[in-house]
Parts: sequence; C-alpha cells; structure tokens
Amino acid sequence: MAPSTDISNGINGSQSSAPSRSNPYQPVGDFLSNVSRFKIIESTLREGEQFANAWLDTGYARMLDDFGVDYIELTSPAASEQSKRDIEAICQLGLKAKILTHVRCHMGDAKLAVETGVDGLDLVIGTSDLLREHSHGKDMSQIITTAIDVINYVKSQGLEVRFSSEDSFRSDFVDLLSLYKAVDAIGVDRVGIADTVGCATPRQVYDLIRTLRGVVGCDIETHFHNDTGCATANAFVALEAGATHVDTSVLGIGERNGITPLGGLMARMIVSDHDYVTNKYRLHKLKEIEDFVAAAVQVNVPFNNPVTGVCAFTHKAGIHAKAILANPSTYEIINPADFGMSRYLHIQSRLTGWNAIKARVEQLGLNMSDDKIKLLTGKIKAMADVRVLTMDDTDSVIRSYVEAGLD
Ligand SMILES: CC(=O)SCCNC(=O)CCNC(=O)[C@H](O)C(C)(C)COP(=O)(O)OP(=O)(O)OC[C@H]1O[C@@H](n2cnc3c(N)ncnc32)[C@H](O)[C@@H]1OP(=O)(O)O
Ligand SMILES: O=C(O)CCC(=O)C(=O)O
Ligand SMILES: [Zn+2]
Repeated sequence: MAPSTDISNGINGSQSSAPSRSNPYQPVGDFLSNVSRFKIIESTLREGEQFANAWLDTGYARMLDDFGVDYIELTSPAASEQSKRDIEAICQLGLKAKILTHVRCHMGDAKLAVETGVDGLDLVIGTSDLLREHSHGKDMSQIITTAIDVINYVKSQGLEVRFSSEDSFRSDFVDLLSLYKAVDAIGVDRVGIADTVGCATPRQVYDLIRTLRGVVGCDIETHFHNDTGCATANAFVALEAGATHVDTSVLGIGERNGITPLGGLMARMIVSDHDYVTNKYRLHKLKEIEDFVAAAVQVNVPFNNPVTGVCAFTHKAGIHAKAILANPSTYEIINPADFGMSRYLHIQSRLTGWNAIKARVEQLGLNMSDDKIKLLTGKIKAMADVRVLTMDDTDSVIRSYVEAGLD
C-alpha cells in the first residue's frame, strides 16, 4: 500500500474531541451489564506463553502493571523450576496488579502455588466429556470433591481462589451449574467460564452467563479463544450478561490463534464506556506494549489490528476524507488521540477528492482557488491511474502547479 500522510494536525479543530456518544443503538439501563465496571485478568504471561513462539521474561509484568490491568496471571509453578522462580520474582516486584498463578485443580499444584507468594490461584479442570475422558479421567462427582478440597485449602491459606471449567461450552450445562453452585456455596471468589476451543457464539455466551449469573453470587471470569473470530465479541456479551472479569493477552497470543486481545478489548470497551476505560487504563502505553510483545514472539502487528494496526486511522476515499476533515466522528468511532495515535489522510490515489487536496494545499502554506484545486485533483487522479503515487509525488504535483503559475 502507498504511504499515507498525516494532514489533519492543525487543520481540524475537533481533532481531540471524543466521538459522538449519541448512538441510537447503545443499550441503556441494563441492570445485568458490567460493561462499565469490568476487570481485566491479563494472561500474556500464562496463556500468552502458550503461543507457539513465546518465550517471555518477567519484565512484561511491569509493563502490564503500568497499563493498569487488575490482575496478572502467570503460568503454573509446576511447569518448570524457572517458572516457579519467575512467579516468586514477580510477586516481589510490589506491583499494583494482583498476581495469580494458573494451576490444575489438584492439591499438589495448589500447594506449590501457595509457596510462591501469589495473591491468588486460578484453578482449572476440564469438564466436557472429551476432556474428562482424554485429559484427566475424572467424572463429575470426583471433580466436585477435588474442587471443594482444593478450594478449601487455598482459602485456608488466605489467598484468593477462582475455579474454572475448561471447555465450558461443550460441557453438560446442568453439570456445570451444579458444580458452580457447589463451589460458590463454599466461598470461591470467582468462577470461570472458558471457551477453550473457540466454538461459542455471542448468543450462546450471553445465555450461559446470564443463567450462571442467577445461580452464583461470586464473580464470573471469562476466557474466550479466537478460533472462529468471536473472542472479543464474546468477551463483550459476557460482560453484558453479568460477567465481571475478562481474560486477555497482548495481541491475543495464546494456544493456537489465541484469545481476546487486550488492545481489541480496549477498543470495544472505550466505545461502550469512554470514561471508565480512559480513567482506568493508560491507553497511550498500548502501542509500546504490543510492539514489545510482537518483537518478543517474532510476529508483526497485523495491519487490521484495532487501534494500532498500520491503517487503523487512515482515511482514503474522497467522501470519507472530506467528512473526516469536517468532523472525525463521521468515520471514526474511536478517537486516535485517546491511545496517543494519529489519524492520517491518504491523498495520493484515484479515490482522492478535491477537499483532501485542498487541505494539503493549505497545510503546505499555498494558496489556490477551489476551481484550480479541482483541476489539480483531476491531474493527481490521472497520474494515480497509471502508477502508485507517493505522498511526495502528490506534493510535487501541487508545487509544480503553483510554480507553473497554474494557481
Ligand atoms: C486450556 C489450558 O490452557 S489449561 C492450562 C495449560 N497449562 C499448562 O499445561 C501448563 C504447562 N504444563 C506443564 O508444564 C505440564 O503439562 C504439567 C507440569 C502441568 C504436567 O506435566 P506432566 O506430568 O508431564 O503431564 P502431561 O503434561 O504429559 O499431561 C497432563 C497431566 O495433567 C493431568 N491433568 C490435566 N488436567 C488436570 C486437572 N485439571 N487436574 C488434575 N490433573 C490434570 C493429566 O491427567 C496428565 O496427568 P497424567 O500424565 O498423570 O495422566
Ligand atoms: O482457566 C481458565 O479459565 C481457562 C483455561 C484456558 O486457557 C482455556 O480453557 O482455554
Ligand atoms: Zn485458553
């Protein structure tokens, strides 16, 4: 794609204003919804480490803490000696975020986890027929018994405890509700719902979480894989249905193609509650964090990444550019300035319109009548029909027009 240029600085009075909030489709007054009070469990250092290329060190914990996430989830201390030492080291950093370790719902793992100094344990066990048969071999009554023993143990150590079912959406719904009711009754802090294989649709998520909300009094954490592209939408509807916590990872890295990305969730949530998101999270840090993680796991930030993708705030077609110059809310639901990003107008294609060229002429400090700018725009379009133009090409055409006295 041809390079684009920022021509909006200084020519657009509404550059830093928030997008219009008068969206007629915005739901109002939904008493179940936690869209305005959700918490993030950032799992780059747990789920993210399960991404094929990942080899992450403890330094990321500080970055995530600076961003303002509520919890940082780390891998299991049972994984390796170094994993255990990393957990212990992160617990000593004095971060604001609570530190969790993610372990099997298994007394041995729980005891090891308690020794590390974490604030809490995220316990997990598969509940679908497939996982019960092929992962750990326990039936539902053994799962309930083990869960109660391990949860009681963690609570006796004064730590926060969450209990989650792997593969929740392919588990028997009645079994799941009975299990969660039992762990809620003994005072678990959170239950977790996990779409481990990314099969759930937003409607299934809404229905399951809304029903669960009526069955347990504790918090509800959610974890969505992105195999079918629904991870961010599912996280959002889960919050609408009464979930309290969402698991994320930077760029969504995790097993296979990963989970709800931190940046994508921020993009979704800022549109739903601008003040909650901007007051709580240091959004200007997002690009730096994503760039660090992308480099560490040897991937490029995708061009269409929400907010930080290379063209996330690039406007090209003339109709769009004209309206953006008048008011960015016309074609932007997110204000790039909220994330420390800039908007760009692409003005070197056959889709370019005269209003965009006029803005560039003015930015270059040149004077030209509207009629001449329209002729000039025709020239730029004709050139763009023949070859890809750069921003420099457009500027040269504009200047040569002026120098030739065609203004
Ligand atoms: C969906 C998810 O992402 S869940 C989180 C995944 N995270 C991890 O796997 C953390 C990294 N894992 C590891 O380092 C290792 O798998 C360990 C240390 C946990 C276990 O290692 P190993 O003993 O070598 O077993 P292995 O990995 O081959 O198999 C998994 C074992 O966990 C058992 N298991 C799986 N889930 C559970 C559970 N919730 N509770 C108890 N046991 C479980 C399986 O039965 C199997 O044990 P077995 O070999 O005695 O039958
Ligand atoms: O512990 C959880 O809730 C989620 C575990 C996990 O990564 C998954 O099921 O995909
Ligand atoms: Zn997962």
